[in-house]
Amino acid sequence: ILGASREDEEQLERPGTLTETEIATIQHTWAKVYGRKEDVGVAVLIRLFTSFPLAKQYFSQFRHMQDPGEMRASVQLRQHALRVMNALHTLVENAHDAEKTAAVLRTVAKSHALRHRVEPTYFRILAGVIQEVLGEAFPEAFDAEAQGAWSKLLGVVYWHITKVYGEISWASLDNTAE
Ligand code: HEM
Repeated sequence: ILGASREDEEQLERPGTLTETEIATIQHTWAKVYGRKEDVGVAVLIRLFTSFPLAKQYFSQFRHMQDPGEMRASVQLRQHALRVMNALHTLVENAHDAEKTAAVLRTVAKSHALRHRVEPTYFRILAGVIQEVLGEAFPEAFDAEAQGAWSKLLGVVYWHITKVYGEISWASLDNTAE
Protein backbone atom coordinates (compact mmCIF):
# COMPACT_ATOMS: atom_id res chain seq x y z
CA ILE A 1 0.00 0.00 0.00
CA LEU A 2 2.74 2.44 0.97
CA GLY A 3 4.57 2.04 -2.31
CA ALA A 4 1.51 2.63 -4.45
CA SER A 5 0.28 5.62 -2.52
CA ARG A 6 2.24 8.37 -4.18
CA GLU A 7 0.54 7.91 -7.53
CA ASP A 8 -2.89 7.77 -5.93
CA GLU A 9 -2.16 11.01 -4.15
CA GLU A 10 -1.30 12.79 -7.37
CA GLN A 11 -4.59 11.73 -8.92
CA LEU A 12 -6.74 12.89 -6.01
CA GLU A 13 -9.78 14.83 -7.09
CA ARG A 14 -10.63 17.93 -5.13
CA PRO A 15 -13.46 17.06 -2.73
CA GLY A 16 -16.64 19.11 -3.07
CA THR A 17 -17.22 21.94 -0.59
CA LEU A 18 -19.16 21.08 2.54
CA THR A 19 -22.85 21.92 2.47
CA GLU A 20 -24.47 23.98 5.23
CA THR A 21 -26.10 20.83 6.57
CA GLU A 22 -22.78 18.99 6.65
CA ILE A 23 -21.09 21.88 8.45
CA ALA A 24 -23.90 21.98 11.03
CA THR A 25 -23.60 18.22 11.55
CA ILE A 26 -19.82 18.42 11.94
CA GLN A 27 -20.01 21.30 14.41
CA HIS A 28 -22.71 19.56 16.42
CA THR A 29 -20.82 16.26 16.70
CA TRP A 30 -17.51 18.01 17.30
CA ALA A 31 -18.88 19.83 20.36
CA LYS A 32 -19.28 16.43 22.05
CA VAL A 33 -15.84 15.25 21.00
CA TYR A 34 -14.08 18.45 21.97
CA GLY A 35 -15.41 18.24 25.53
CA ARG A 36 -13.17 15.17 25.91
CA LYS A 37 -10.43 16.27 23.54
CA GLU A 38 -7.47 14.97 25.50
CA ASP A 39 -8.87 11.45 26.02
CA VAL A 40 -10.13 11.24 22.45
CA GLY A 41 -6.91 12.59 20.97
CA VAL A 42 -4.79 10.14 22.95
CA ALA A 43 -7.10 7.25 21.96
CA VAL A 44 -6.77 8.24 18.28
CA LEU A 45 -2.97 8.29 18.41
CA ILE A 46 -2.71 5.04 20.35
CA ARG A 47 -4.95 3.39 17.76
CA LEU A 48 -2.77 4.85 14.99
CA PHE A 49 0.46 3.58 16.56
CA THR A 50 -0.84 0.13 17.51
CA SER A 51 -2.55 -0.52 14.14
CA PHE A 52 0.23 1.10 12.10
CA PRO A 53 3.43 0.69 14.15
CA LEU A 54 5.58 2.29 11.44
CA ALA A 55 3.81 5.59 12.12
CA LYS A 56 5.81 5.74 15.37
CA GLN A 57 9.11 6.07 13.52
CA TYR A 58 8.85 9.87 13.43
CA PHE A 59 8.53 10.32 17.19
CA SER A 60 11.87 10.26 18.97
CA GLN A 61 10.40 9.57 22.42
CA PHE A 62 8.20 6.57 21.71
CA ARG A 63 9.26 5.00 18.44
CA HIS A 64 10.51 1.99 20.45
CA MET A 65 7.32 1.52 22.50
CA GLN A 66 4.99 -1.45 21.99
CA ASP A 67 2.86 -1.20 25.09
CA PRO A 68 -0.23 1.06 24.78
CA GLY A 69 -0.05 1.78 28.53
CA GLU A 70 3.49 3.08 28.15
CA MET A 71 2.45 5.16 25.12
CA ARG A 72 -0.39 6.69 27.11
CA ALA A 73 2.16 8.03 29.59
CA SER A 74 4.32 9.64 26.90
CA VAL A 75 4.32 13.43 27.08
CA GLN A 76 5.25 13.65 23.40
CA LEU A 77 2.23 11.52 22.44
CA ARG A 78 -0.15 13.56 24.59
CA GLN A 79 1.27 16.77 23.19
CA HIS A 80 0.78 15.66 19.59
CA ALA A 81 -2.73 14.41 20.43
CA LEU A 82 -3.65 17.87 21.68
CA ARG A 83 -2.05 19.54 18.68
CA VAL A 84 -4.06 17.41 16.29
CA MET A 85 -7.27 18.04 18.23
CA ASN A 86 -6.62 21.78 18.41
CA ALA A 87 -5.96 21.96 14.68
CA LEU A 88 -9.17 20.02 14.01
CA HIS A 89 -10.99 22.44 16.29
CA THR A 90 -9.75 25.39 14.24
CA LEU A 91 -10.83 23.64 11.03
CA VAL A 92 -14.30 22.86 12.38
CA GLU A 93 -14.77 26.40 13.71
CA ASN A 94 -13.66 27.84 10.36
CA ALA A 95 -15.45 25.37 8.13
CA HIS A 96 -17.02 28.29 6.21
CA ASP A 97 -13.66 29.94 5.61
CA ALA A 98 -11.80 28.29 2.74
CA GLU A 99 -8.77 30.60 3.07
CA LYS A 100 -8.31 29.91 6.76
CA THR A 101 -8.69 26.18 6.12
CA ALA A 102 -6.02 26.28 3.42
CA ALA A 103 -3.68 28.38 5.58
CA VAL A 104 -3.90 26.10 8.62
CA LEU A 105 -3.28 22.99 6.54
CA ARG A 106 -0.44 24.62 4.62
CA THR A 107 1.42 25.22 7.89
CA VAL A 108 0.86 21.64 9.03
CA ALA A 109 1.88 20.16 5.66
CA LYS A 110 5.03 22.26 5.41
CA SER A 111 6.36 21.36 8.86
CA HIS A 112 5.51 17.69 8.45
CA ALA A 113 7.11 17.45 5.01
CA LEU A 114 10.18 19.59 5.64
CA ARG A 115 10.93 19.22 9.34
CA HIS A 116 9.35 15.94 10.43
CA ARG A 117 9.63 14.23 7.02
CA VAL A 118 6.37 12.36 7.45
CA GLU A 119 5.19 10.33 4.43
CA PRO A 120 1.89 11.91 3.28
CA THR A 121 0.22 8.49 3.35
CA TYR A 122 0.12 8.73 7.14
CA PHE A 123 -2.29 11.65 6.89
CA ARG A 124 -4.72 9.42 5.02
CA ILE A 125 -4.21 6.64 7.55
CA LEU A 126 -4.76 9.06 10.42
CA ALA A 127 -7.97 10.34 8.81
CA GLY A 128 -9.34 6.78 8.73
CA VAL A 129 -8.34 6.20 12.35
CA ILE A 130 -9.96 9.46 13.48
CA GLN A 131 -13.19 8.48 11.78
CA GLU A 132 -13.08 4.99 13.31
CA VAL A 133 -12.34 6.11 16.88
CA LEU A 134 -14.91 8.93 16.84
CA GLY A 135 -17.54 6.50 15.56
CA GLU A 136 -16.77 4.05 18.35
CA ALA A 137 -16.55 6.63 21.12
CA PHE A 138 -19.72 8.51 20.13
CA PRO A 139 -21.93 5.94 18.40
CA GLU A 140 -25.15 7.91 18.84
CA ALA A 141 -23.76 11.15 17.41
CA PHE A 142 -21.87 9.48 14.58
CA ASP A 143 -24.78 8.11 12.58
CA ALA A 144 -24.51 7.54 8.84
CA GLU A 145 -25.09 11.19 8.03
CA ALA A 146 -22.42 12.38 10.46
CA GLN A 147 -19.99 9.75 9.18
CA GLY A 148 -20.59 11.05 5.65
CA ALA A 149 -19.97 14.67 6.66
CA TRP A 150 -16.80 13.77 8.58
CA SER A 151 -15.48 11.70 5.76
CA LYS A 152 -15.89 14.73 3.49
CA LEU A 153 -14.12 17.06 5.95
CA LEU A 154 -11.24 14.62 6.40
CA GLY A 155 -11.08 14.29 2.62
CA VAL A 156 -10.69 18.07 2.37
CA VAL A 157 -7.88 17.93 4.96
CA TYR A 158 -6.05 15.21 3.07
CA TRP A 159 -6.53 16.98 -0.25
CA HIS A 160 -4.89 20.18 1.06
CA ILE A 161 -2.02 18.27 2.69
CA THR A 162 -1.14 16.34 -0.47
CA LYS A 163 -1.47 19.48 -2.59
CA VAL A 164 1.17 21.24 -0.46
CA TYR A 165 3.39 18.14 -0.40
CA GLY A 166 3.18 18.17 -4.19
CA GLU A 167 4.08 21.86 -4.39
CA ILE A 168 7.19 21.44 -2.31
CA SER A 169 8.16 18.37 -4.33
CA TRP A 170 8.09 15.95 -1.46
CA ALA A 171 8.89 13.09 -3.82
CA SER A 172 12.17 14.59 -4.97
CA LEU A 173 13.10 15.66 -1.43
CA ASP A 174 12.48 12.11 -0.36
CA ASN A 175 14.72 10.70 -3.08
CA THR A 176 17.63 12.90 -2.15
CA ALA A 177 17.28 12.45 1.61
CA GLU A 178 20.34 11.19 3.50
C1 HEM B 1 -4.18 16.39 10.72
C2 HEM B 1 -3.09 15.78 11.13
C3 HEM B 1 -1.99 16.42 11.94
C4 HEM B 1 -1.95 17.62 12.57
C5 HEM B 1 -3.04 18.70 12.64
C6 HEM B 1 -0.64 17.73 13.20
C7 HEM B 1 -0.21 18.82 13.95
C8 HEM B 1 1.04 18.97 14.48
C9 HEM B 1 1.52 20.17 15.11
C10 HEM B 1 0.67 21.45 15.31
C11 HEM B 1 2.80 19.94 15.49
C12 HEM B 1 3.75 20.93 16.20
C13 HEM B 1 4.14 22.06 15.30
C14 HEM B 1 4.82 21.60 14.04
O1 HEM B 1 5.91 21.01 14.10
O2 HEM B 1 4.21 21.79 12.98
C15 HEM B 1 3.14 18.59 15.08
C16 HEM B 1 4.35 17.98 15.29
C17 HEM B 1 4.69 16.71 14.84
N1 HEM B 1 3.89 15.87 14.10
FE1 HEM B 1 1.98 16.20 13.53
N2 HEM B 1 0.07 16.58 12.94
C18 HEM B 1 -0.71 15.77 12.16
C19 HEM B 1 -0.37 14.51 11.68
C20 HEM B 1 0.83 13.88 11.88
C21 HEM B 1 1.17 12.56 11.41
C22 HEM B 1 0.24 11.68 10.58
C23 HEM B 1 2.44 12.30 11.85
C24 HEM B 1 3.27 11.05 11.66
C25 HEM B 1 2.80 9.83 11.59
C26 HEM B 1 2.90 13.46 12.58
C27 HEM B 1 4.15 13.60 13.17
C28 HEM B 1 4.59 14.70 13.86
C29 HEM B 1 5.90 14.80 14.50
C30 HEM B 1 6.99 13.72 14.49
C31 HEM B 1 5.96 16.05 15.11
C32 HEM B 1 7.11 16.59 15.97
C33 HEM B 1 6.88 16.03 17.35
C34 HEM B 1 7.74 16.64 18.42
O3 HEM B 1 8.68 17.35 18.12
O4 HEM B 1 7.43 16.36 19.59
N3 HEM B 1 1.90 14.40 12.59
N4 HEM B 1 2.05 18.01 14.46
